[in-house]
Amino acid sequence: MRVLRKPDWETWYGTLNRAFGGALESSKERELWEALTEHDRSIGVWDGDTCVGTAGAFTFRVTVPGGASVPAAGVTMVSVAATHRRRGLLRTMMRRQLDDVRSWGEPLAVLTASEPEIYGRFGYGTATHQLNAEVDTTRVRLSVPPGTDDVRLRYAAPADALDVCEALYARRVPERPGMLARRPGWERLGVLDPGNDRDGQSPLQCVLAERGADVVGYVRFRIKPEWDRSGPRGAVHVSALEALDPAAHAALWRFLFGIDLTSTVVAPARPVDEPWLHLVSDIRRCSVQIKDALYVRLVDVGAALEARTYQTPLDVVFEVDDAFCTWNAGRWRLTGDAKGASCKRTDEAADLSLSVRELGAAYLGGVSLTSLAAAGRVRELRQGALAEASVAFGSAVAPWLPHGF
Ligand SMILES: CC(=O)SCCNC(=O)CCNC(=O)[C@H](O)C(C)(C)COP(=O)(O)OP(=O)(O)OC[C@H]1O[C@@H](n2cnc3c(N)ncnc32)[C@H](O)[C@@H]1OP(=O)(O)O
Repeated sequence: MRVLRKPDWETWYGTLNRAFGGALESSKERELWEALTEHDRSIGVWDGDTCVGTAGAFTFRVTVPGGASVPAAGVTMVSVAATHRRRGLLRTMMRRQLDDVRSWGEPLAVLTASEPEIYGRFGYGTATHQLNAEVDTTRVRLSVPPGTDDVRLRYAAPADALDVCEALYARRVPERPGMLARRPGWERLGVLDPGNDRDGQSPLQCVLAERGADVVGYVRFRIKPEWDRSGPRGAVHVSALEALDPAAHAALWRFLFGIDLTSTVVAPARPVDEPWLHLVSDIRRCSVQIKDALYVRLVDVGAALEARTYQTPLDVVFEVDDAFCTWNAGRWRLTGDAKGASCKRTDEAADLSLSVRELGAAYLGGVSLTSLAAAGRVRELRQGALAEASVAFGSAVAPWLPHGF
C-alpha cells in the first residue's frame, strides 16, 4: 500500500472504474476526476504491478449546526479488485486513512456509500438522509405563496449560467449542515452531462429564477420524452435546484410541474424538509422515499464536538466506545449552547453511553439521540440527560448534501 503517484493515476483509476462496473468512458469525466484527485491524500494497494485497491480523501469543509465550516476528509474512490475482495484490503486502507486524517488534524471524515452495510464497522454513522420523489403531475397541484408571480424564469445554457449558479450555491452552504464548501473545479461536475449517462433523456437544461436584476434560484434538469396510447407521458428529471426564498422556490417547482408533454417529476436527493412538501395538493401521489446520504465519522471526538454549537444549553458526560480509533474511547464532558462549546476528557460519571458511530449519526442534528436510544444504540445513565442532549444536538434546518463525491 502506498501513496498514489501521479504516473500511476491511469492504472489506479482503471481499477476503481472496473470495481464500479467499468462503464465510465467519457474522457471529459476522466479528465475532471484526474484534476480533482488529491494524489498525496490517495492510496493504492498493489499486487506486484497490478493495482488492486484504491482510496482517496478530498480536502473538504462541511457546514455544521451553528454555521461553522469544519475541515473534513471526504472519503472517496474506494475500491478493491474483485479478484482480491474479502481479504481485508478495505480494512487495511481504512486503518491507514483514518490514521492519516488524524495526523492531518481534520476532526471529521465524511463519505457517501455505495452500499449502507460497508462503513458502520469503521465508525461512520448515517448523519443525513435525502428524499427521493416521483410526482404524478397530472394529479398533484402546487399552491404557491404570494410573490411567486413576480419571479421571472428564463432558460440559460448550463455552462454559461455556471458562475451565477455557483455564487448562489455558495450562499446556501453556510445555511445548511451537511453542505460542502465547493472547491475549485467541483462545480463542473454538475454540468458535465456525459451522453452515456442519459438513458434517453435530453441534454441538461437550465432555468434561472430572477427578481429584478438578481438571480434568486436555478434548476438544472433533463426531460425524458415518452408517449403511450393515451398520449404524452414524459418525465422531468431534476438534477439540481437551489432557491433563495419561498417565492423563487415555488416558481421553480411550479415550472417543473407544468412542463408540457410531461406527466412526472422525478426529484432525487432532495432535503427531507423540502418546502414543496407543504405546497402539494396530494402527498400520496408524490411517492416519497427516504434514503441514507452523508455518513459522518468523528476522527477527533473532542475537536468535532467543540466545532459545532448546540440549540439549547447542555452539560453531559458521554462514555464513547470506539474500537477502530481507540484514541477517542472513554469519557468526554461536553458543555455548550448556541454560542459555543467545550469538550474535554473527564473522569466524572457518564450520563450517556454510545459508540462513535451513533455520535457521527447525531452530529449534524438530523438523527436524534432519542431515536437512537429507542433503538437501543444509546444508553441513558443519568435521568434527563438523553432529552437534554437530544434537543441540544438538533438542528432547525435538516442537514443535507445535494450530491455524492
Ligand atoms: C466512499 C466510497 O467510495 S463507497 C464505494 C465502495 N466501493 C464499491 O462499492 C466498489 C465495489 N466494491 C468493492 O470494491 C469492495 O467490495 C469493497 C471496497 C466494498 C470491500 O473491499 P474488501 O477488501 O472486500 O473488504 P474487506 O475484506 O476489507 O472487508 C472488511 C469488512 O467489511 C465487510 N464488507 C466489505 N464489503 C462489504 C459489502 N459490500 N457489504 C457488506 N459487508 C462488506 C467484510 O465482510 C468485512 O467484514 P468483517 O470485518 O466482519 O470481516
